[in-house]
Amino acid sequence: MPQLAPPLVPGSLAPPRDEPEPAREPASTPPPVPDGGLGDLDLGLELEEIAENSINNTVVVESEQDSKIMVGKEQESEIMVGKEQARAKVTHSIVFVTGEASPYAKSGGLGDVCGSLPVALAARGHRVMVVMPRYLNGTSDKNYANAFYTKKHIRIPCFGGDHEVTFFHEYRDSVDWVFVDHPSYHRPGNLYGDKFGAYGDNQFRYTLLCYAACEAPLVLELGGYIYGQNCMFVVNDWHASLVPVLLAAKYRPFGVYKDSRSILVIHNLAHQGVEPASTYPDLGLPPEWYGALEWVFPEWARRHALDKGEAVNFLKGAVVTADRIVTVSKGYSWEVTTAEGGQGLDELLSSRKSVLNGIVNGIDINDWNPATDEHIPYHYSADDLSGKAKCKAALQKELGLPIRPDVPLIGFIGRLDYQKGIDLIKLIMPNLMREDIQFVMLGSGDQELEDWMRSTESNFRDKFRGWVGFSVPVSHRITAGCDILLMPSRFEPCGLNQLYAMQYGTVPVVHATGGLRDTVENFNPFGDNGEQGTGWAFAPLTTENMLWTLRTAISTYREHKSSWEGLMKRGMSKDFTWDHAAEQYEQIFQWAFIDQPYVR
Ligand SMILES: Nc1ncnc2c1ncn2[C@@H]1O[C@H](COP(=O)(O)OP(=O)(O)O[C@H]2O[C@H](CO)[C@@H](O)[C@H](O)[C@H]2O)[C@@H](O)[C@H]1O
Repeated sequence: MPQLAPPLVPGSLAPPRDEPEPAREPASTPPPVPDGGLGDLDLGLELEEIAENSINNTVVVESEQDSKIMVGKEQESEIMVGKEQARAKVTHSIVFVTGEASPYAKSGGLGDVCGSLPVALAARGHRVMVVMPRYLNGTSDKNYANAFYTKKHIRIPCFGGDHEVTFFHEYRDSVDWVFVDHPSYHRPGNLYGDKFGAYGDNQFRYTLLCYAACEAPLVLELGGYIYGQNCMFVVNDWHASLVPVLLAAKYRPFGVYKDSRSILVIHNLAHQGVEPASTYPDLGLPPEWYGALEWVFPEWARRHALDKGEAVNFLKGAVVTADRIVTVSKGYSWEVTTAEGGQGLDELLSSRKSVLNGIVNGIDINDWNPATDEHIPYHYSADDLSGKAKCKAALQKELGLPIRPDVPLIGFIGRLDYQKGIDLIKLIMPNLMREDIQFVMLGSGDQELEDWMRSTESNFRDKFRGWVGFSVPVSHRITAGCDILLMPSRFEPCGLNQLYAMQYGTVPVVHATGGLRDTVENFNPFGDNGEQGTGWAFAPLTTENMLWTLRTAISTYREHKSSWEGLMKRGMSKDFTWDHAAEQYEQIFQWAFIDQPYVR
């Protein structure tokens, strides 16, 4: 085994520097304190003592204080929905670790969730930090404009050297947004790759993120207080998966983070962060921890006869060492334990069933609300749908399609990826184009599918539009302007677009899998209390089935106007806000703290 990095002395990655202390930022989250506030604490205590006392022990927070829910952000964007803001009974110091969070950086649903769940938890009284890279690519740099340079530097012993990273910080929506800065996060292209594919150094980039995330609660005084050692780490997907391994291998043996817990949130099992076994020494982990990350490809997946299939797998490391595991829907929490849905990790995940739960994602109704959405030209609600018809006409105009209120407008939004079943849409398109419909697709990814979208558009100029690219405003306008949203995903851990669609009175037609099955209720014209359902969820996933279901939806749209309005309104009245999901996460936190942390 090659020379490994020396053991890390936890909390000491920050080199002593002769720099002046960083200027304090104007505001930040204080640690959770009893209702009496800081005034009740003995101010004679040392700073760290105060932090320890108030962070380590969970604190009961009174509920029912606020008379209105502040669903959101800055004062001007607050929406008072007339409900009381629910508060957690027990609060924690929570550290989210993620490869992306909206609005700073987003490539898909992970960004949405990590941009809004922390805010929802903070609103319930928790002290919440989100640690993610500070991506600078020349175009989205302005997203980080309000982040302060903290002047905190740490050196991370991995990949054959000591790599210096620094931290930036912004306090927004009662959350401490912490950005890890390193030159490897500054490059053109998207977050994880460019037109040539995934970046070759992603393992290095996210190893840095994980080390930095473990140090941040110990070294960053945010608003004057560190988070301390008793945190709830919420690690998202493979990018953050080294965190529970580091806690177990490099911190707990030194008595640090003994009272912290970690939860792995699986948004997508398809990406696991797998690299050759020879990279293990680069990670700076003790040799005896190799087994936690060890991964052997089945024979059929090996490249040649001499290939032993030996690899390291970040996500697997977290499945083994995290204290609890959450998937983003209940349906998916079962699917990941099956050979069909487990992407090779099914047996391992089955062995951890006792700590595996599913929680359906929520949506950020500050961003996704047809009554207030800044990206759509007209606003509307379930009580007055007239704005939706106007949004449809505006979208048709924007796309250069004939402006026809009577024609069903079908939409698709998503990454052009095998997961999303776009190849199946491609197969049914010739048949679909025989119908009197319009179809708009927004997506980027697979080059071949992008080309197919362009050529379909040129073949069906008055019926089809393919918008190749990533545009959040356009995704809102499509969600508002379409009548039907199609999601034939092969697998879908949760899916957010069907939730957005329902919120906007756009009826989803989805493959009944994972979170899609959990959230879209099949239309039933003969339910006990009259018509029921919010869309169509079909299975199995075949082109015939998809086409048949779409035709059923189209004829319902054309011939049963009142049923259609019922479908729209039932979808719009569903409560998909984060508060419900946040409460379920709190239950998981509670269970995690009841159990002992992972130790070997
Ligand atoms: N071209 C484009 N332009 C603008 N916006 C675009 C876009 N392509 C996609 N988006 C946006 O990206 C998000 C996609 O979210 P999804 O949950 O549907 O899928 P994703 O597979 O990325 O997420 C994974 O993580 C999430 C979060 O847990 C799970 O819901 C999901 O099942 C899992 O696969 C939506 O906000 C969508 O509007």
